[in-house]
Order: sequence, then structure tokens, then C-alpha cells
Amino acid sequence: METQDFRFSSQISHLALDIGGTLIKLVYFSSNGDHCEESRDGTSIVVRNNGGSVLQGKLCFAKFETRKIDDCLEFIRFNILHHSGDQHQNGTACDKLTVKATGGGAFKFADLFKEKLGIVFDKEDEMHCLVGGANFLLKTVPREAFTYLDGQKEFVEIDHNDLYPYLLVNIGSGVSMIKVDGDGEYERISGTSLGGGTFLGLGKLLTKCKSFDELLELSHHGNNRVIDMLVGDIYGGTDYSKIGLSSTAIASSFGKAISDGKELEDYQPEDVARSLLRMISNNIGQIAYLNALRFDLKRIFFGGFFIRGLEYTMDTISVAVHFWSRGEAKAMFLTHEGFLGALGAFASYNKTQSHDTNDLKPHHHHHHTVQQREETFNCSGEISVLTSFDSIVPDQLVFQIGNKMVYHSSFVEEEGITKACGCPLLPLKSHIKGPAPVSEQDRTDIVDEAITFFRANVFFTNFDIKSPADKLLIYLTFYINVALKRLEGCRTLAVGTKAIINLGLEDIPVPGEAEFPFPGLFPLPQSNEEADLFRNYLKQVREETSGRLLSVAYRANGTPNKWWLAFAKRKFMNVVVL
Ligand SMILES: Nc1ncnc2c1ncn2[C@@H]1O[C@H](COP(=O)(O)OP(=O)(O)O)[C@@H](O)[C@H]1O
Ligand SMILES: CC(C)(COP(=O)(O)O)[C@@H](O)C(=O)NCCC(=O)O
Repeated sequence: METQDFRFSSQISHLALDIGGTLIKLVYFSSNGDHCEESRDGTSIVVRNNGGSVLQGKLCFAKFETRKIDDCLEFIRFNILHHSGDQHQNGTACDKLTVKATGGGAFKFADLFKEKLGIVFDKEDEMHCLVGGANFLLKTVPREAFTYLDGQKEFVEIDHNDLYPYLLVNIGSGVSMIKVDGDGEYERISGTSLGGGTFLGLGKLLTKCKSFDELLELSHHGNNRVIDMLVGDIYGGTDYSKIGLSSTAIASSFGKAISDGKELEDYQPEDVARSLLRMISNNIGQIAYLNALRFDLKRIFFGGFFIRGLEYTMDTISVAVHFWSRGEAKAMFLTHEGFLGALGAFASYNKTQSHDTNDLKPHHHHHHTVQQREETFNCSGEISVLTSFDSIVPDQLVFQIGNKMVYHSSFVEEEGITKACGCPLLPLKSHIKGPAPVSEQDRTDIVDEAITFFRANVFFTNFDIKSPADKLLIYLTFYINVALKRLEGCRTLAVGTKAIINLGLEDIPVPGEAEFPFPGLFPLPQSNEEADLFRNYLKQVREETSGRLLSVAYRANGTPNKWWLAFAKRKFMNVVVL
């Protein structure tokens, strides 16, 4: 029997990665082909290929901590994103797939991605991608750039004919400052090592915080004046107006710590976090201004994940730029601040592939996007669609397409296959006793397909059956859902195994029996023998699925894999699983 490479029918394409010192950023395009429907949240993107036909879909964004790179690998594998780079259309799944990657990790982790996912990185220069990403956003996405001053966020209309030159300041682990003169025309003119990594690193040491979010939350409740030495502290409460310093201006960040005679423990971590955030933001704002001054640049765009849309950070940077430039220069921020590099890498597919991201045009939706990280684009005139995101794990957005089953079984050839209740009793790579023929070990079987595509298929509320094997795929998707429900509370592999064994002891209904989950999916058995044959096959295929599910739902150390267990709560085909 021939197995097609079903993964290449994937509706996700153009995965691009930016692997930075602290975070890995992913951007990928998800289309639902030609049969799009208007979605509720209506966020979409349209990519035109050379032939003029249109792929409609949506840009998806995700980020992971670089130190937890295994989570990222798992996310890519799980969502089958690694088969969405530059594919060799006539090739097989084993052919090398190239994926655009930038950031230092594109070098550092190239071997790891090759070994774990079979991906070869097509490396793009980091500065080039930052500029490409910023230009792409500024020219393509409406309401991308905004100013933030005195608590007021104001979107900036970008005049495409008057965009350059500008200063791009990317605040990642470290800070890069790039003078941008046009598409692909830029120069890195400065940088500073006092960046987001400094804030997070010092913050962790000083406050014992475990994460960036915790540190931000702390800083939110702090008061920098407790530790920062103000002009007024030095000048006895008065301004130093002769040189333009008010009494409340910071004279020396953390300066009070010398005179207070206190130890670190005597300060509230909130106040330490606040001073630190202020110090780093202020310093970056000032260096950015000085560099803008060097080249007479009036517009400064700030990006990088350090900003995180945080009002206090943006306000501090804006005030620094405003103060030092005496209102001449403007600090502007970008909605997709953290994804500049990844978007630049994404846009660079344009150079090598038929999909032309230059054809992306803004599409003005009348409703708000559901989440900040979903963006809407459209080609002139053409209305597009489509998907909605489902935020399963905070920070990481998982996509969902249309409402039809996306992945079909590749087992379309029925010749020589025994059937029961209209279901082909497909071969299994199984040693479990039962009526299934034994499949070659290096072949994909229906259980592989069901597990691989479960995450995508479980979202769908209806299906178009393309072959009898699809019915088995549906049954197995349902069964995986049942099994995950049983695993939901099982915190170790041992407990999970026990739950699965118990599930295996339960009666297995066949078509015609009240408990069979999909009445009408399979024809009724014509004899007791046919019913028994089907029951035995289902028993065998369920057991085999259970075993393989355990090995993906739990990690090697026996702890649960959140990516899988998060799906226990899903209802497949509106069937409530108990
Ligand atoms: N969830 C997070 N985990 C760690 N750092 C974060 C997070 N969110 C924002 N940051 C901040 O963003 C910085 C990383 O920004 P990013 O643009 O991704 O840089 P890099 O490319 O060096 O990873 C961190 O140093 C930290 O200050
Ligand atoms: C080396 C880097 C370009 C790496 O980018 P990152 O991962 O920090 O986003 C950046 O950290 C940087 O510009 N550091 C500042 C080096 C300096 O100019 O002093």
C-alpha cells in the first residue's frame, strides 16, 4: 500500500525563527486554502504567489525561553511546523527542509534543530532581519507604531514616502541601534550591553525573582525614590534649575543605597525592581537620543521584548528622549516589538520562494483583534478570513483552522485490506494480539497519523470523509481524547499507565450499540462475526494507541507533557468525553 506524504498538505507554511540570547521567537503563516469562511474574530493575512492566486490565512506568533529550547522543539514538532519551511515539492518527508532562522541561536543551535527535527537553518543576518521586520511592519500593518507619553498611547500614521531615515533601537538581551535609510539600507551605529538581559539578570540576583513577568509585576508595585538618589536629595529638596534639573529628577540610580546604611534585605524587592527598570530604560533612552543626534534622526523606533508594552518602560524611554532632545526627537514603539527579527526572517522567504510577502497589504477590520499578537492583513480588494487562536498556554498561541478536519488519512488504497463495518482493518506496527496485519516498522501507520494530527483534528466540529480510513482516524482522534481525559489528573507516568490499563479493561462498543460514539459513521455489522472482528480490531488499535500516547504524553523523566494533557479538555465533534 502506498502512503502519501500527508504532512505536505499542511496549511501552515513559512516557519521562521529568531533565536536570541533570552527568547526564541517563532512566526509562521497558516492558511486554510481556497475555502475560507469569515471568522468571528476575522484576523487574516493574504499571501499572493507568483501565479496571482492567493493563499489566505494568518500570521501566528509564539515565543519560548531559549534556556527551555526543548519546549520550542516540542511545540514545532507537535504542531508539525517543521514541515513548513522551504519544501521540495517532489521530495519525501525525509528530504532536508530548510527554515529561515536568525539570531545568535541560528548558529548555536543549528545542529540541535537538524538532529531533533531534521530542519536545516537557512541563516539570515540578525540586523538585516531586524530592519526587514521593522520596515515590513511599518509599511504593512496599520496602527503598528505609537507614541507613549504622559500615559497616552497615540498611534502614528506612517507616511511611506517619509519613513526614512530612522533609528531602530532593538532592546533584547543587549541593545542594538541601527540607522535605517531604506529597504535593506542600514548601518548598525551603536549598541549597549546594558539591556533586557541586564534588567532580568540583575533583577533575579537582587530580588530573587524567578521570571521576567514576576520581576515586572514587582516593579509595578515599587517606588524608585526609595533607592534612587534624587536631585532634591542632594540639593535639600530644591530644583537645580540652572542646569534644568528638577528636584524629582534622578541624580544617581541606586545612589541612596550608599547613604542609607542599609543592606539589600532592608529594601523591598518591589522598590529594587522599580529602580532597576527605571535605570535601564532611562539609559537606553539617553543613548538612543545621543545616536539620533549624531545622525540627525528625528524618529526613533524601539523594539525588542524588553519593552513588552509596559507603560512604565515606554514612559521612561519617551521621557528620556523628550528631555534630552528638548522635544525634537520622538520615541515610538511597535505593537509587534519582540518579533522584528522573526518577521524579517519570515519576509526573507520572499527572496527564495514564490510566495510574495511584498504583496501583503493592510486590511482594515472594523472589529478589534482578539489578541494583540494576531494581525490582520489583506490584499487589495480581497477579503480574507479566518482562523482563531486558542491560547492554551500563556505566552504561546496555538492556531486553529476553519472547522473542517484538516488532516486526512493517507491510507486511501483499499486493495487487499479486510474490512469490518466498512472500516479497513489497516496494518499496525504492533505486537499486541489482534486481527490487524503487521505493518513494517519504519512505515507510518494509522496510529501514527492519529497521534500526529490529533492536536489539529481535535478542534474540528465536522468533517469531510475522504476515504474509509478517515473514519478510523476520526474514531482514534476520539479515543485519544478519551484517553487524555483519563490521564488528566495523573501526575506521573506510572499513575497514567495504570489509568490507561483500566481504560483498556472497559467494554468496547461497536456500531449499532448505544454507547458507540458516532452513530452512522460506520455501517452496522451484518453478523456477530463481523461485530466481533471489528471489536477485536478496535481493542487492538486502542491498546496500541494507548501505549504510544503514554510515550508522548509523558516525558522521559515520567512527568506529564503539558502540550498533550492540555488537550484533555477538548470536545471532539461535540462529543463530551467523560
Ligand atoms: N517571558 C520572558 N522571559 C524572559 N525575558 C523576557 C520575557 N519577556 C520579556 N523579556 C525581556 O526581553 C528580553 C529579551 O528580548 P528579546 O528581544 O527576545 O531578545 P533576545 O533576542 O536577546 O532573546 C529579556 O532579556 C527580558 O528583559
Ligand atoms: C549581540 C547582540 C546583537 C545579540 O542580539 P540579542 O540576542 O541581544 O537580541 C546584542 O546583544 C547587542 O547588540 N549587544 C550590545 C553589544 C554592544 O554594542 O555593546
